[in-house]
Amino acid sequence: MSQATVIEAKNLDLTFQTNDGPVHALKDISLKINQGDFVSFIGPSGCGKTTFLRTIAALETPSAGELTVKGMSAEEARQKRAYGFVFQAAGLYPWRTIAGNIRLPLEIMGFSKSEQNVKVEKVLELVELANFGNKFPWQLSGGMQQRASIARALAFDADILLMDEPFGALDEIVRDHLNEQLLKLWARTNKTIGFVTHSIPEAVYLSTKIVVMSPRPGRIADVIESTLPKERPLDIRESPEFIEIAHRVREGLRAGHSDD
Ligand SMILES: Nc1ncnc2c1ncn2[C@@H]1O[C@H](COP(=O)(O)OP(=O)(O)OP(=O)(O)O)[C@@H](O)[C@H]1O
Repeated sequence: MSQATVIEAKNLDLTFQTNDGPVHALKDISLKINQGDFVSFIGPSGCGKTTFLRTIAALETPSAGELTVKGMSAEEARQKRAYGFVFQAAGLYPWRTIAGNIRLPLEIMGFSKSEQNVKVEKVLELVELANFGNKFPWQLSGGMQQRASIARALAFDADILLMDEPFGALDEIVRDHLNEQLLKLWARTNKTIGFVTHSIPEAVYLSTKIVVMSPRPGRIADVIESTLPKERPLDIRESPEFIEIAHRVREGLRAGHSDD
């Protein structure tokens, strides 16, 4: 079954103008992301992963090339709330409860109180925080706070979830657990996910498609379609298929480096 393309970049280029001169962040990026894909972006620090994600979210404007999100310009897609964005830090307001934080975008969007309640409850359940709505952020662990921020991004039911290194600051055990939960959530909701990471195992474990980027100016060094099944227990990381894909990611990272 062929899936609809939800994000398409064609020959995208982005140069930041700074006081120290131009910074060429993205170069000739062409990529298609389909409905239900889980796409990870991996590459060396400063290669433009965050910039690309922010460009999809219309938080940056490309200098050249084309970008469509659900057939619209990135700006139109932003206005239509086509995606939720999860940042590196949970970014929860300390004076609001967890439910209050998740409710905030819904308040801004003008949902009625009863609609807000239904949506908040639903997403709290999705991220397994059903009993924590009345707690304040400081009463939750780092991993739970990050789950709450995912819930906030899911609350208005956007089809696309953009995640910028959401688990980078967490210890490995918590991160493994959150990776497992995120995969389950993705399977249940059929969202399209764009995910930035520095971790090869995380990228291979989560993704249907891995985009390996070269050092700045960020280009696509390789796009790997995963052969792993959709159902992935954590110990799949010891399977020969997993190790082979991880090896190809590593090769892509190395090849990208040797271009310069
Ligand atoms: N607003 C900006 N103005 C000027 N330069 C910027 C701006 N945002 C990013 N850059 C530069 O663009 C390049 C790409 O940055 P970006 O944050 O996208 O990289 P990254 O791959 O996400 O890095 P990391 O893995 O370290 O988070 C970097 O050299 C960065 O300094």
